Amino acid sequence: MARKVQKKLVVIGDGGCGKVRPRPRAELTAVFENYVELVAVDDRQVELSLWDTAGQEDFDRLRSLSYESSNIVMICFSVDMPTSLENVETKWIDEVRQFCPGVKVILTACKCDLREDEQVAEKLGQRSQRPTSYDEGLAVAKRIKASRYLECSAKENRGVQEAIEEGARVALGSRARGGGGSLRRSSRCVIL
Ligand SMILES: Nc1nc2c(ncn2[C@@H]2O[C@H](COP(=O)(O)OP(=O)(O)OP(=O)(O)O)[C@@H](O)[C@H]2O)c(=O)[nH]1
Repeated sequence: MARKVQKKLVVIGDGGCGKVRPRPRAELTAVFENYVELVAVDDRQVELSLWDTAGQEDFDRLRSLSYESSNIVMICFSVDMPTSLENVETKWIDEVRQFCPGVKVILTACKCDLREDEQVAEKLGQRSQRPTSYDEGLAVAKRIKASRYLECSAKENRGVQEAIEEGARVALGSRARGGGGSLRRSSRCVIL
């Protein structure tokens, strides 16, 4: 039987962008908590420790503690909150580089079901905005040199398990940091 490998994935992003919901057994209220998911990657077993963090600025100092010994960081944004994608480049990637330089990053678009939501379109339209598109997310992923660009909808249960599996896959190829190419399109997962 394959030996288990332990890896740590930290999930960050703006408050309310949908970071908690992608967790299959999520009923969370704490600043950050973690749980372990056993993920099979090829012939290996990864014990992936997922750390959820709070996106609000009030928790900036506390959140910095969760980066310790992380193998992979997933930055989330929500397609109905264009500023949450802007903040990926103006806040989140800088924080990652500060607290765990060199760690691999996955960019994940959350709440993708809301691209089709009329109320969301109307609300954003009033501010001359529109839901973030796939190409806009992908362009940011390339600029921040993310290892993957993923899209998911926890509401429709689309891409959630894939996000966890890709996290494990990328973590397997990376050493612990903090305290320490080619383009393939397969559904909504792009390897950068
Ligand atoms: N339509 C839709 N709503 C979602 C989805 N995922 C989460 N939500 C809703 O978005 C809101 C915020 O989700 P959370 O997962 O709590 O957001 P968060 O990023 O963890 O927020 P913080 O803990 O404040 O950092 C909740 O009301 C969820 O029900 C989704 O895929 N689609």
